[in-house]
Amino acid sequence: MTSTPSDSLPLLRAKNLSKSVMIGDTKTDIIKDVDVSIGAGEFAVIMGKSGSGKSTLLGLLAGLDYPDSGEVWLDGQNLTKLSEDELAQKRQQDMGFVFQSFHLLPTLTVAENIAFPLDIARQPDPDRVEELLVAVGLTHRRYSLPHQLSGGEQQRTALARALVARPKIIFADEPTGNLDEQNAQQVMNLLLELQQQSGTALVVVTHDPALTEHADQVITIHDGTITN
Ligand SMILES: Nc1ncnc2c1ncn2[C@@H]1O[C@H](COP(=O)(O)OP(=O)(O)OP(=O)(O)O)[C@@H](O)[C@H]1O
Repeated sequence: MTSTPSDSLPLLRAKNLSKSVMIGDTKTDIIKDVDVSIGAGEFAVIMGKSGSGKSTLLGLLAGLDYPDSGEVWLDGQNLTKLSEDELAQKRQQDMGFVFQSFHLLPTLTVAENIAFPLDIARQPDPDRVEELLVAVGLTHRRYSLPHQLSGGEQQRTALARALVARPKIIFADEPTGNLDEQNAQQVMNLLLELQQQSGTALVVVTHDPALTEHADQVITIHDGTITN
Protein backbone atom coordinates (compact mmCIF):
# COMPACT_ATOMS: atom_id res chain seq x y z
CA MET A 1 0.00 0.00 0.00
CA THR A 2 1.36 3.43 -0.87
CA SER A 3 1.44 5.83 1.98
CA THR A 4 0.10 9.34 1.61
CA PRO A 5 1.40 12.28 3.64
CA SER A 6 -1.66 12.08 5.95
CA ASP A 7 -0.78 8.46 6.84
CA SER A 8 2.38 9.66 8.49
CA LEU A 9 0.70 12.38 10.57
CA PRO A 10 0.70 11.61 14.30
CA LEU A 11 -2.64 10.79 15.92
CA LEU A 12 -2.31 13.70 18.36
CA ARG A 13 -0.29 16.81 17.71
CA ALA A 14 -0.07 19.90 19.91
CA LYS A 15 1.75 22.98 18.66
CA ASN A 16 2.90 26.00 20.66
CA LEU A 17 0.45 25.39 23.50
CA SER A 18 0.33 28.04 26.19
CA LYS A 19 -1.98 28.47 29.15
CA SER A 20 -2.00 30.97 31.98
CA VAL A 21 -4.15 31.35 35.08
CA MET A 22 -4.74 34.20 37.49
CA ILE A 23 -3.10 33.51 40.83
CA GLY A 24 -4.32 36.37 42.99
CA ASP A 25 -3.77 39.47 40.82
CA THR A 26 -0.94 37.93 38.86
CA LYS A 27 -1.25 36.25 35.49
CA THR A 28 0.92 33.14 35.71
CA ASP A 29 1.99 31.02 32.75
CA ILE A 30 1.53 27.35 33.65
CA ILE A 31 2.07 25.85 30.16
CA LYS A 32 4.61 27.64 28.01
CA ASP A 33 4.90 27.06 24.25
CA VAL A 34 4.69 23.28 24.43
CA ASP A 35 4.79 20.89 21.44
CA VAL A 36 3.67 17.26 21.75
CA SER A 37 3.29 14.54 19.14
CA ILE A 38 1.77 11.12 19.86
CA GLY A 39 1.42 8.37 17.28
CA ALA A 40 -1.45 5.88 16.91
CA GLY A 41 -1.02 3.04 19.40
CA GLU A 42 1.81 4.85 21.19
CA PHE A 43 2.28 4.81 24.96
CA ALA A 44 3.48 8.18 26.25
CA VAL A 45 4.26 9.11 29.84
CA ILE A 46 4.13 12.67 31.21
CA MET A 47 6.42 13.12 34.22
CA GLY A 48 7.44 16.07 36.34
CA LYS A 49 7.41 17.43 39.86
CA SER A 50 4.20 18.39 41.66
CA GLY A 51 2.89 21.65 40.23
CA SER A 52 4.97 21.42 37.04
CA GLY A 53 1.87 21.44 34.80
CA LYS A 54 1.27 17.75 34.02
CA SER A 55 -2.49 17.68 34.65
CA THR A 56 -2.98 21.02 32.91
CA LEU A 57 -1.14 19.71 29.84
CA LEU A 58 -3.17 16.49 29.85
CA GLY A 59 -6.39 18.51 30.06
CA LEU A 60 -5.35 20.62 27.07
CA LEU A 61 -4.35 17.57 25.01
CA ALA A 62 -7.67 15.88 25.80
CA GLY A 63 -9.81 18.91 24.95
CA LEU A 64 -10.99 19.22 28.56
CA ASP A 65 -9.74 22.78 28.53
CA TYR A 66 -8.87 25.40 25.88
CA PRO A 67 -5.33 26.79 25.60
CA ASP A 68 -4.73 30.56 25.48
CA SER A 69 -2.76 29.99 22.30
CA GLY A 70 -1.57 27.11 20.19
CA GLU A 71 -3.42 24.21 18.61
CA VAL A 72 -4.27 20.60 19.41
CA TRP A 73 -4.97 18.32 16.45
CA LEU A 74 -6.51 14.90 16.97
CA ASP A 75 -6.87 12.66 13.97
CA GLY A 76 -6.88 15.57 11.54
CA GLN A 77 -9.24 17.79 13.55
CA ASN A 78 -8.27 20.98 15.37
CA LEU A 79 -9.77 20.58 18.87
CA THR A 80 -9.13 24.20 19.77
CA LYS A 81 -11.62 25.32 17.10
CA LEU A 82 -14.47 23.12 18.35
CA SER A 83 -17.32 24.34 20.54
CA GLU A 84 -17.78 22.77 23.96
CA ASP A 85 -20.57 20.54 22.61
CA GLU A 86 -18.47 19.43 19.66
CA LEU A 87 -15.57 18.72 22.00
CA ALA A 88 -17.80 16.66 24.27
CA GLN A 89 -18.87 14.61 21.25
CA LYS A 90 -15.26 14.17 20.13
CA ARG A 91 -14.27 13.01 23.61
CA GLN A 92 -17.16 10.56 23.61
CA GLN A 93 -16.21 9.15 20.18
CA ASP A 94 -12.45 9.06 20.25
CA MET A 95 -11.16 9.31 23.82
CA GLY A 96 -11.16 7.28 27.01
CA PHE A 97 -10.39 8.70 30.46
CA VAL A 98 -9.00 7.28 33.68
CA PHE A 99 -8.68 9.53 36.74
CA GLN A 100 -6.89 9.12 40.05
CA SER A 101 -10.18 9.19 41.97
CA PHE A 102 -11.97 6.71 39.65
CA HIS A 103 -14.99 8.97 38.86
CA LEU A 104 -17.46 6.10 38.70
CA LEU A 105 -21.17 6.89 38.83
CA PRO A 106 -22.17 5.90 42.38
CA THR A 107 -25.72 4.72 41.64
CA LEU A 108 -24.76 2.50 38.69
CA THR A 109 -23.47 -1.07 38.99
CA VAL A 110 -20.06 -2.13 37.68
CA ALA A 111 -21.61 -3.41 34.43
CA GLU A 112 -23.70 -0.24 34.04
CA ASN A 113 -20.67 1.99 34.63
CA ILE A 114 -18.73 0.08 31.97
CA ALA A 115 -21.68 0.29 29.56
CA PHE A 116 -22.20 4.01 30.18
CA PRO A 117 -20.14 5.40 27.23
CA LEU A 118 -21.98 3.07 24.84
CA ASP A 119 -25.34 3.97 26.33
CA ILE A 120 -24.88 7.73 26.05
CA ALA A 121 -23.75 7.24 22.44
CA ARG A 122 -26.97 5.23 21.97
CA GLN A 123 -24.92 2.23 20.84
CA PRO A 124 -25.57 -0.39 23.53
CA ASP A 125 -23.42 -3.49 23.09
CA PRO A 126 -23.86 -6.06 25.90
CA ASP A 127 -21.29 -8.43 24.31
CA ARG A 128 -18.65 -5.71 24.39
CA VAL A 129 -19.46 -4.95 28.05
CA GLU A 130 -19.13 -8.67 28.85
CA GLU A 131 -15.78 -8.81 27.01
CA LEU A 132 -14.46 -5.94 29.15
CA LEU A 133 -15.87 -7.41 32.39
CA VAL A 134 -13.89 -10.57 31.63
CA ALA A 135 -10.79 -8.61 30.58
CA VAL A 136 -10.63 -6.75 33.90
CA GLY A 137 -11.62 -9.81 35.99
CA LEU A 138 -14.87 -8.39 37.39
CA THR A 139 -17.60 -10.71 36.10
CA HIS A 140 -18.35 -11.71 39.71
CA ARG A 141 -18.81 -8.04 40.62
CA ARG A 142 -21.08 -7.03 37.74
CA TYR A 143 -24.02 -6.14 40.03
CA SER A 144 -21.95 -4.40 42.72
CA LEU A 145 -22.09 -0.66 43.27
CA PRO A 146 -18.83 1.33 43.36
CA HIS A 147 -18.93 1.81 47.17
CA GLN A 148 -18.96 -1.99 47.57
CA LEU A 149 -15.65 -2.32 45.67
CA SER A 150 -12.02 -2.04 46.70
CA GLY A 151 -9.97 0.78 45.16
CA GLY A 152 -8.32 -1.66 42.74
CA GLU A 153 -11.70 -3.01 41.63
CA GLN A 154 -13.03 0.52 41.16
CA GLN A 155 -10.08 1.45 38.98
CA ARG A 156 -10.40 -1.79 36.97
CA THR A 157 -14.03 -0.81 36.33
CA ALA A 158 -12.82 2.61 35.18
CA LEU A 159 -10.29 0.97 32.82
CA ALA A 160 -13.03 -1.12 31.27
CA ARG A 161 -15.21 1.97 30.88
CA ALA A 162 -12.35 3.87 29.24
CA LEU A 163 -11.86 1.11 26.67
CA VAL A 164 -15.41 -0.02 25.97
CA ALA A 165 -16.15 2.36 23.08
CA ARG A 166 -12.83 1.51 21.35
CA PRO A 167 -11.29 4.99 21.67
CA LYS A 168 -8.31 6.07 19.59
CA ILE A 169 -6.58 7.43 22.67
CA ILE A 170 -6.82 7.05 26.44
CA PHE A 171 -5.79 9.79 28.86
CA ALA A 172 -4.94 8.68 32.39
CA ASP A 173 -4.12 11.17 35.16
CA GLU A 174 -2.18 9.39 37.93
CA PRO A 175 -4.36 6.28 37.52
CA THR A 176 -2.64 4.46 40.38
CA GLY A 177 -2.27 7.46 42.71
CA ASN A 178 -5.00 6.27 45.12
CA LEU A 179 -3.96 2.61 45.23
CA ASP A 180 -1.57 0.61 47.39
CA GLU A 181 1.55 -0.72 45.73
CA GLN A 182 0.18 -4.14 44.87
CA ASN A 183 -3.06 -2.81 43.38
CA ALA A 184 -1.18 -0.03 41.62
CA GLN A 185 1.02 -2.54 39.86
CA GLN A 186 -1.91 -4.77 38.95
CA VAL A 187 -3.95 -1.87 37.53
CA MET A 188 -1.01 -0.48 35.56
CA ASN A 189 -0.09 -3.90 34.12
CA LEU A 190 -3.70 -4.40 33.12
CA LEU A 191 -3.93 -0.95 31.52
CA LEU A 192 -0.79 -1.60 29.46
CA GLU A 193 -1.93 -5.08 28.48
CA LEU A 194 -5.35 -3.83 27.33
CA GLN A 195 -3.78 -0.87 25.56
CA GLN A 196 -1.48 -3.17 23.59
CA GLN A 197 -4.27 -5.59 22.74
CA SER A 198 -6.58 -2.84 21.55
CA GLY A 199 -3.93 -0.78 19.76
CA THR A 200 -5.19 2.46 21.31
CA ALA A 201 -2.76 5.25 22.13
CA LEU A 202 -2.24 5.95 25.84
CA VAL A 203 -1.04 9.07 27.63
CA VAL A 204 -0.36 8.64 31.36
CA VAL A 205 0.53 11.33 33.89
CA THR A 206 2.55 9.64 36.59
CA HIS A 207 5.10 10.12 39.36
CA ASP A 208 6.29 6.53 38.93
CA PRO A 209 9.67 6.42 37.15
CA ALA A 210 9.30 2.63 36.66
CA LEU A 211 6.67 3.31 34.01
CA THR A 212 9.15 5.04 31.73
CA GLU A 213 10.73 1.64 31.00
CA HIS A 214 7.63 0.57 29.09
CA ALA A 215 6.90 3.91 27.45
CA ASP A 216 7.46 4.68 23.76
CA GLN A 217 7.86 8.33 24.72
CA VAL A 218 8.62 10.15 27.96
CA ILE A 219 7.56 13.80 28.17
CA THR A 220 9.28 15.54 31.08
CA ILE A 221 7.79 18.84 32.16
CA HIS A 222 9.35 21.44 34.42
CA ASP A 223 7.63 24.75 35.24
CA GLY A 224 5.32 24.39 32.24
CA THR A 225 8.05 23.67 29.72
CA ILE A 226 9.05 20.34 28.20
CA THR A 227 12.65 19.66 29.08
CA ASN A 228 13.40 16.46 27.10
N1 LIG B 1 -7.29 26.90 37.70
C1 LIG B 1 -6.14 27.21 38.30
N2 LIG B 1 -6.01 28.36 39.01
C2 LIG B 1 -4.86 28.68 39.61
N3 LIG B 1 -3.75 27.92 39.54
C3 LIG B 1 -3.82 26.79 38.86
C4 LIG B 1 -5.00 26.35 38.20
N4 LIG B 1 -4.76 25.17 37.59
C5 LIG B 1 -3.48 24.88 37.87
N5 LIG B 1 -2.91 25.84 38.62
C6 LIG B 1 -1.50 25.89 39.07
O1 LIG B 1 -0.71 25.56 37.94
C7 LIG B 1 0.38 24.74 38.28
C8 LIG B 1 0.33 23.45 37.51
O2 LIG B 1 -0.76 22.66 37.96
P1 LIG B 1 -0.97 21.14 37.53
O3 LIG B 1 -2.15 20.62 38.29
O4 LIG B 1 -1.02 21.06 36.06
O5 LIG B 1 0.39 20.45 38.07
P2 LIG B 1 0.78 18.92 38.18
O6 LIG B 1 2.15 18.80 37.62
O7 LIG B 1 -0.29 18.07 37.57
O8 LIG B 1 0.82 18.73 39.76
P3 LIG B 1 0.55 17.44 40.69
O9 LIG B 1 1.62 16.44 40.34
O10 LIG B 1 0.71 17.97 42.08
O11 LIG B 1 -0.84 16.95 40.41
C9 LIG B 1 0.29 24.56 39.78
O12 LIG B 1 1.13 25.50 40.40
C10 LIG B 1 -1.16 24.84 40.10
O13 LIG B 1 -1.33 25.31 41.40
